[in-house]
Order: sequence, then C-alpha cells, then structure tokens
Amino acid sequence: MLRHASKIFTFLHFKPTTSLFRTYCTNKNTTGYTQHLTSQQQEALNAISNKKSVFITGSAGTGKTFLVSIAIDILKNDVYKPGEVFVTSSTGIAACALYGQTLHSFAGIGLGVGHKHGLLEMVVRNSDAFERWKSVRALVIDDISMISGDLFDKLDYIARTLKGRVHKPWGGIQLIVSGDFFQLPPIMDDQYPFDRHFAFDAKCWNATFYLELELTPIFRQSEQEFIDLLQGVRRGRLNEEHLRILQQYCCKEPVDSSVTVPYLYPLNRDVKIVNDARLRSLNGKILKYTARDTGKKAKNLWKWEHNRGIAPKKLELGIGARVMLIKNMDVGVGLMKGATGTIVDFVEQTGKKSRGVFAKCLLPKVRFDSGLVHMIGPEEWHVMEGEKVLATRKQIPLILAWAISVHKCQGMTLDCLHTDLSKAFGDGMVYVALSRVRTLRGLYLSGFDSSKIKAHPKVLAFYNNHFGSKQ
Ligand SMILES: Nc1ncnc2c1ncn2[C@@H]1O[C@H](COP(=O)(O)OP(=O)(O)OP(=O)(O)O)[C@@H](O)[C@H]1O
Repeated sequence: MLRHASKIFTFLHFKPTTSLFRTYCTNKNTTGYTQHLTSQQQEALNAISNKKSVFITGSAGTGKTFLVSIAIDILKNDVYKPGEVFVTSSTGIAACALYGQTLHSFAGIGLGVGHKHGLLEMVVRNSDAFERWKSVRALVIDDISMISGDLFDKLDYIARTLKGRVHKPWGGIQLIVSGDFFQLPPIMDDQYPFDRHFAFDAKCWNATFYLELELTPIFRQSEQEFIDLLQGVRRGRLNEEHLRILQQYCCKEPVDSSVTVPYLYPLNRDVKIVNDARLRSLNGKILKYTARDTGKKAKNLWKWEHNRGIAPKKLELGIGARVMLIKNMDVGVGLMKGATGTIVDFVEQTGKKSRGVFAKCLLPKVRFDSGLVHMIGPEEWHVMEGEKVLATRKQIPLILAWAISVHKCQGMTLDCLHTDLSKAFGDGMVYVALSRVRTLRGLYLSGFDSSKIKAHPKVLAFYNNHFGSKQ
C-alpha cells in the first residue's frame, strides 16, 4: 500500500503535473491505460519538459512508445505550441501509431539520397518543408534503429543551416529520439558510408543529447526465464539453458486445436500467399472492403505514407477468416491492437458510420480469442504534419492473420505466435519476432538455427560504452 501510495505521489509531483495528469486521464478514458511511471520514465519526462534533447532506449516492451506518447502531449500542451512539435518515425507503421509522419516526409528530402548541400536545396525549394523546419522547436523521432547515421548527420546540417545556429546541434531544435538498436537496423545500402551505418555513428550524435537513458523494467513479459532468454537473443548470446528452452518449444502443437496461432514471416510475399490461400480455402463468400482515402494536399506523399502504414487499401474478409485488430478500440475490454479472433458473421449496418464506404454496408462480427464477440466498424488513420491532418484513411481495422510479417507486428504485443527462426535474416529479426509474445506458453517454433541469432558488434559496443549494460 505504502509503495503504491508513494508511486502515485511521485507521479503527481512530476512537473508539469497538470499535463501529465491530463494525459493519464485521457489514456484512461480512451484506451484504458492505468500505468504509473517508473523513476526512469519520470527522469526522461523531467528532462523533456525542461527542453532537453533525450534519447530513450531499452529492450522491447520497456515502454518506449508509451513514454514518447506522454512526452508528445506534454510538449504540445505545456512546453511549446502544438504547431511547433513534429512527430516522426522511420516507418509509416510506427508513425501512424503516434499520429505522426515519416522522418523523410517531415524533412522534405525525398529518399534522402545525395549530398547534404543538394538535400538542403531540395528543402529550400519546397515551401511546405521549409516552413516545417522554420516552425519546428521539438522533433520526435521514433524507431531510430532504422535511420542511418549518415542521414542523421545530413538532417543536423539542414537544421543548423535553416535555423541559422550553425554551432548548435540540430540548430537548437529539441530532439526526442527513441528506439532499440538491437531491433531492425537501417536497410544496408551502398549509399551509406559503412562507418556511419547506425544513427549512433553520426558525428553529431554525442553532442545532440543531454540525456541518454536505457529503460530496464520490461512490462510485456513477466516470466523471468523468458525475459532472460530474450535478453540473450537481443545480445546474440544464447547459453545452453536458452537453447534447451527454445528446443522445447520447437515443433510444439497448440494444445487446444481450436486456437489458431498467427505465423510470423520475414517477407510480405509469404504472408500474402498464405493468407490468400487460407481465405479461399474457406469456400465461402468473400467480401471486399476498399478504404476511403481523403486529403487534397501532397497526394502522392500521403499515398506513400499509407502504403507503409498498417491499414490496407483493399481488404478481403470471409466468415471463418482469422483476423487481427490493428487499432486500439477499447483496451479495457480487450479490443486492443494485436487482438486476434475469427469472423463469425457479417451484420448489415445502416446509418452514418458505415455509409458509402463498405460493400453492402455489411460489417464483420468477430469472436476474439478472449471470448468477446464484437462487430467491427470502420476506423480512421491520419497522416499528420504537426497539428495539420494531411490525409485520412477510413477502413475496417482488421488484417488477415493466419500469417503476419515481422515488420507489421513491430510494436505489437501478441498472446501467441508461430515462427520459423531458421528463415530469419539480418540482425535483430529473431529478437523482434520473439519479443512480441507475452509468454513462453504462447510460443510455437517450427525450427530454429542458433547461428541466425546475432547482434551487430557495433551495437553491442554502443550499449556497453553508453550504458555499461553487459547483461
Ligand atoms: N510504467 C509502466 N507501467 C506498466 N506498464 C507499462 C509502463 N510503461 C509501459 N507499459 C506497458 O508496456 C507495454 C509495452 O510498452 P511499449 O509498446 O511502449 O514498449 P516498447 O518499448 O515501445 O516496445 P517495442 O520496442 O517492442 O516497440 C505496453 O502495454 C505499455 O502500456
């Protein structure tokens, strides 16, 4: 009781109290969050509310994204004007989750290829991008692991020049950067100088941050042996005990045959083949849902954003289809991103909510694995530029879920998953896949190859040097 009370005490004594309390209440009302902040999370928010640049890292499930969403609220409401805070991510999926845009589209640098002077000229010629750089006072970058050090330095150069403060890192813009370098790395490309592959390799990295913080308590998993195993996988170091546990979960079949476990594939191509084949094998009627996209400005840009976002343009569903919810609807009753279930019916829906968007106004009724049966109506996704809505997509918040890609499930928490670790490629992929699942009981492996579990030596060295974390 005392412990609980003191946690609330520290929570309420965080400055600015009003904003955090508002965030907390907002979260509670709309998504059912009821968490209290850890002292590390509070330390980060203290620095952020004092306009310091902060790098937040930590293992999967330590609450990085959760913390960043609170930080955004504080920055927009208590530190700056909403239009001075820009929220970005390396991928459209993560950007949509935080109601932001990709870093590339914020910056107005196209693919970001070429010399920094050329990119600066590109920004100056683009009045919208130029205006964004002029207005931005705080820039949030989530999922930093997929941004290269080369790009990080180029953006620092653009910021210094456009802000007219060439001696200040990022021209004095406050940076809130989060991510885990042990997860998916930047796509290898000849254009990146090898010595500046990771963002932490950037020449400006050390000068940029006032605080670099590694969050340690893990919230997604609670079994200690699973947490230890995941830490081993994260660092590419598996001991005999970890290998024995993975072996034990290899080729295990679901005990309850009525439970269908989603299969995680590294490649989208494989995901589509499996889902299409399974949908057609149901031999039932297939209903097609086409998303309604709106937004006048930068049509190509938002199409590009959405295509990397999570709501599909075209969605095919049928009775018996395995589906996954891709948006938090009501966390309190279990309608959260990542919840899986089966379509049991289609229900005719008249009225405003479904008008004109979906074929025959039939909405899917899903029996979730939790037992909850719920009709799923359309939801909206926005591509934001600061406070401005650039584009909106309206679609049923479901995807077929016999198979899912590792990239699509990033940031998600799953009750169970099936994967073949021997097919993984690249650093971090095995770790991202395994760390989605809450418990070892929910893990089904059809193979694993211990040589595929590896961490990049530079990433290991970065964490050892910066955080002294050698666990
Ligand atoms: N202080 C806290 N107390 C309790 N739960 C928390 C706390 N902070 C975060 N969580 C919960 O932990 C879970 C994981 O958080 P989140 O998705 O933000 O982790 P993450 O570090 O971004 O993970 P990943 O790297 O896999 O994307 C969420 O359900 C979140 O609500």
